[in-house]
Amino acid sequence: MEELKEQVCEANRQLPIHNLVIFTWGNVSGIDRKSGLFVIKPSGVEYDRLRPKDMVVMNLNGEKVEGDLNPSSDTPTHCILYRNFSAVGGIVHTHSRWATIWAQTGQSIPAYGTTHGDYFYGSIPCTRKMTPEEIAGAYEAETGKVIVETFKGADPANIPAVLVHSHGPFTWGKDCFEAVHNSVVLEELAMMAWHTRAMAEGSDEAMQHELLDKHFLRKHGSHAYYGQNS
Ligand SMILES: O=C(CO)[C@@H](O)[C@H](O)COP(=O)(O)O
Repeated sequence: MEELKEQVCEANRQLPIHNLVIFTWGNVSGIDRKSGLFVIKPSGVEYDRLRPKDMVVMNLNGEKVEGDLNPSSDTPTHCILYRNFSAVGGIVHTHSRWATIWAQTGQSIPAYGTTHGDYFYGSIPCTRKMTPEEIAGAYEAETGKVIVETFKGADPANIPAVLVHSHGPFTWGKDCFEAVHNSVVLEELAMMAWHTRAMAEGSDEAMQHELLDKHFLRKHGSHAYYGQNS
């Protein structure tokens, strides 16, 4: 657990280095599947002040197991994703600029080219709008549920990112560092896709599926490491 705290602390500190966050607008977590415990950033603490001992340890019932500080307000979302995406080892949430712009429009990011296809096997989906009841209730837990609903029947390994409608992106990976990597890639793709669509005068025509297959499957085809419980 001490090693995981160090890794999660370091992964959180990478968010501002990659220009994915300002102030405290994001959080990273990582899970130890053997114990069923995950480690997450404390709420509201600046990244350059974070120390491994500040990390908060949670169980998959959403209960704090260890830590002096409050866990991130997004903890219920992380918890539901770990419960449903059984091979995910790390999760990132940010309000990175370009991905959040797409999330605020409620639009999925089309697979316009091979840069996208190297990482994501199709459009990066945007969740549906949440109902007033979901928003008024346990919003962060409902956010997790709506992400799981978005991936129903799909393998989250193939598209390790989602846009939450009117909110922002979540990414995941086999560990917290890969989740950060995918967050950096998502942000770059979101910026490229916005400009592609603008230059293509609003067209959302995606790349040829053969090209998508070629680029995604040669990197990920026989190396899938994710699964989904529900
Ligand atoms: O989405 C939100 C708030 O809208 C959060 O992501 C915060 O921006 C970060 O919260 P903490 O992790 O500091 O609780």
